[in-house]
Amino acid sequence: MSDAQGDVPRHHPFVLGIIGDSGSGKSTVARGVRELIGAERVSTLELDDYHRYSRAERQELGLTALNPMVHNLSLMQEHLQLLRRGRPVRNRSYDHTDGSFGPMRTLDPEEVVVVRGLLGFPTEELAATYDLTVFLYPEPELLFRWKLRRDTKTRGYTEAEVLKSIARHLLDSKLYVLPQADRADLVVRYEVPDWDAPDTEVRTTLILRRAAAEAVRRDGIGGRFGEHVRVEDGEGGTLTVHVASTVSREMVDAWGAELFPDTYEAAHFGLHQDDEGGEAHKVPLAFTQVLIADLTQRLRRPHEAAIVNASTLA
Ligand SMILES: Nc1ncnc2c1ncn2[C@@H]1O[C@H](COP(=O)(O)OP(=O)(O)OP(=O)(O)O)[C@@H](O)[C@H]1O
Ligand SMILES: O=C(CO)[C@H](O)[C@H](O)COP(=O)(O)O
Repeated sequence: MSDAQGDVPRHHPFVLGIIGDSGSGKSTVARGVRELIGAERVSTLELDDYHRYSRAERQELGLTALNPMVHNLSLMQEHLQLLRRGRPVRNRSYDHTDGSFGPMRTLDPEEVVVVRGLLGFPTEELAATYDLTVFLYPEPELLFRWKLRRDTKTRGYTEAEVLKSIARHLLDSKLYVLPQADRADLVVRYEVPDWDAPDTEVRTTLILRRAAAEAVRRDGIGGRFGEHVRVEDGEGGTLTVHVASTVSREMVDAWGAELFPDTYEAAHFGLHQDDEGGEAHKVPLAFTQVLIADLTQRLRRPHEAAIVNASTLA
């Protein structure tokens, strides 16, 4: 966001990447984070807009949407750097309904820029353009379940079409999407005890690294939720937070309301689609949304102070 002459940025945005495979829950998590921070303080960058080819062209070339060759990564990096400096960017938009491109649009960065997509940090260099990187990582059974549910209930695909698409994407997911987990500051792992176990039995594990691990460690989060949230120190300063499906909704609501008194509306968080295409609630999902929004707020402060110091010294 800049002034009338476009030369003095109003603020130095914090760039948060929420990355993962198609159907991994990026929109679901990002929706909650945006609402907690305050929708008017957040802009969203869709990485699908950096596709080089339309769906039809990709099909003709025999390339999946997960292949780095179909993404204009250098334009994406340039735009991330501009946004981080508070500058607007212009790009065309990808239309999910038919896989074509819409008109050029301008994105003005607000205080927080949420970047959502498949390939946000396929290289170390790209990872360095973010202030916080999150990778959503449902185990294959769950990804399959969630994508099938979403694509048949709300995107108009048949079950056979979704199965075919998943099969076609499997290898590229392994080659290009999943390795990004190793670079993320926070990996959100979702697992089920067995294939038939319902969503209510999903185990959510948050693996934190570097400053993100430090921030959560300082907070002493474990004590607050008793045995339902177990915190474990790992190698190289990592921190693993195990969130049991039994974690109490009242406790998470109280935590959310304490951290975000102006925006936490218990009924709005932890929501996802159920088997029938209706709405269901999951406490670990609300927990994850609150934790990511809180990390964003807390890491933003030193980030802003560092920028102010650098500009004072310059
Ligand atoms: N923690 C969760 N528990 C149960 N279902 C979930 C969870 N997170 C997401 N879902 C469901 O999984 C489906 C896919 O989620 P979502 O649309 O957020 O994924 P996405 O990563 O944004 O997908 P895409 O990149 O393809 O747009 C949705 O139906 C959503 O409600
Ligand atoms: O949802 C997706 C990622 O966010 C899609 O996988 C991707 O953007 C393009 O694929 P499609 O041909 O299905 O539009």
